[in-house]
Amino acid sequence: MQVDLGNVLDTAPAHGVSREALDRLDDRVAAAHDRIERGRAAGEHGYESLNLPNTTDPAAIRDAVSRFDDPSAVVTVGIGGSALGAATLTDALESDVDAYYLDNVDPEAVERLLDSLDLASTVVNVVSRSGTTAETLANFLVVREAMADAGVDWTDRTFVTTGEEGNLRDLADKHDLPSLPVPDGVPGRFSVLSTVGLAAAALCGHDIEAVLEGAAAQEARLSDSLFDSPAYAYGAVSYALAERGMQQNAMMPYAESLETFSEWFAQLWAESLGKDGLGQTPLRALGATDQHSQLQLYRAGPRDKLVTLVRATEREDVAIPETDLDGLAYLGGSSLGDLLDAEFEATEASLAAAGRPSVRIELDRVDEYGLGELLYAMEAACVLYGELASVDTFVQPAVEWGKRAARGLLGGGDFEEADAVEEKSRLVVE
Ligand SMILES: O=P(O)(O)OC[C@H]1O[C@H](O)[C@H](O)[C@@H](O)[C@@H]1O
Repeated sequence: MQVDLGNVLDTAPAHGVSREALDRLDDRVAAAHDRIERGRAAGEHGYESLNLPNTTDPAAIRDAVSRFDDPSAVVTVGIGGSALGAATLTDALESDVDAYYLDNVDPEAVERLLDSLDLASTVVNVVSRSGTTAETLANFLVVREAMADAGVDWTDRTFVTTGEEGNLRDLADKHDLPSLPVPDGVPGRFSVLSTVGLAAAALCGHDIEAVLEGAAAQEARLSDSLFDSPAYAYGAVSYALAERGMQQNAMMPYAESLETFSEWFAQLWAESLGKDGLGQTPLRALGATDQHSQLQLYRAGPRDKLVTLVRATEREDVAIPETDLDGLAYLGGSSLGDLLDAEFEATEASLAAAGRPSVRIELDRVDEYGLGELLYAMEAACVLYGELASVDTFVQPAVEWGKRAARGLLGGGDFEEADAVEEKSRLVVE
C-alpha cells in the first residue's frame, strides 16, 4: 500500500500545506508517535487497538466458529463498530456464503431479509461489545422468533461475540452458546482486526490470517516521521488540511468492493475526531459513479474538502469490444479497468487544476492482505490525527444523549432527554 501526497503539494498555493509545512509538522508527528508507542506498550485504552495484529488469535476465532460447517448464509446482528468492520471485509471479498447485516431496526428491511433466508442453514452472528445496545438486542429477539417460527433451534444457529458483562453475555452463558470475547481497550470502531470483525469473515471462509498479515505490515511502518509511514502520512496531511479549512474528507474509492469500507471509515473518522467543536466530516463517495453526482461540488464548491482517492493497481478486468459505432471507436479494444483508471487519474488532475487537494491511496489488490493494510493504516492515521488535534480519540460521549432519549421514549427508564423530546417545538407545514 502507498500514499501519494503529490496532489496536496501541487495545490499548496491554494491551502498552504506545502512540503515546508509538512517538514515543520514532522516534529509533532515524532512526538505523537512517541505517545502512541507508549500507549501501545502500556496497553492503554484505545492505543491497544494498534496492537491487534499481534494480539488477535485467528486460530481461536476459527476454532470458535468451527461448529458451523458450511452455512449458506451468515447474518451479523450488530451496529456501528460491531457490524461495519465485518461488513467491510465480507462485502469486499467473494464467498459462497452470503453475508448479511442487521444493523438497523427498519422493520420492512428486517422482514424482507428474514423472509429471504433459509434459517436452518444460516448462522446468526450476534455482536455487541457492551451487550446492551437496544437495536442489536431488539433485532436478535426478532431473529430468534423467526427461527422458532421456522422450526429451527436458535441455540444451534447462534454465535455471540460480546464483552464479559451485559445482557448478551448473560444469554450466551445461560444457553451455553458458542462465543468469543471482545478485546479490552479496543473501541468498537477500532475492532475490525479482532474477534468483532474477523468471526464473520472466518464464517464466510476468508483468509483472516492474511488480513492480520496486511495489518502487521502497516504496523511495521509506523515511525517517527510522516515521510516513512503511509498511515502517518495520511493522518498528518488530513490534520494539516483540516487546520487550514478542509473540514470535510470525501472518501472516494474507485472499487465497488470498497464501498462499505467508506462507511466504516466514516464511523472511524467521525466518532474519533468529532470532539470539542473540532473534526473533519467524512463524506462517502464512489468512483467513477460519483463523478457524475458529487464532483461538481468537490471541484467548484466551497474550498473545504480533501478528496481521498483509493484504488487497487491490480484487479480482474473486462474488455470493451471493438465497435464501428460512430464516435465510440476510442472505447473499443480497451477495457473497463482502463476506463476506470483513466477516470481516477482525470478526477485527480481535475481537482488539482482547480486547486483542490486530494490524496491518492493505492493497494496492490482488494484482497485480505490489502484490506488488512488499508484498515490498519486508517486506524493509525486516525490515532495520529487525534494526537495532533489533542482530542480524546477513543471515547464517544455525544452518542449517549440520544440513547437515553430513545430508551426513555420506549419506557426503558426515566430520562430527562426523553422529556426534552416531548417538549420540542414543532413547526409543521402541510
Ligand atoms: O458494540 P456495541 O456495544 O453494541 O456498540 C455498538 C456501537 O454503538 C455505540 O453507540 C457507539 O457509538 C459505537 O462506537 C459502537 O460501535
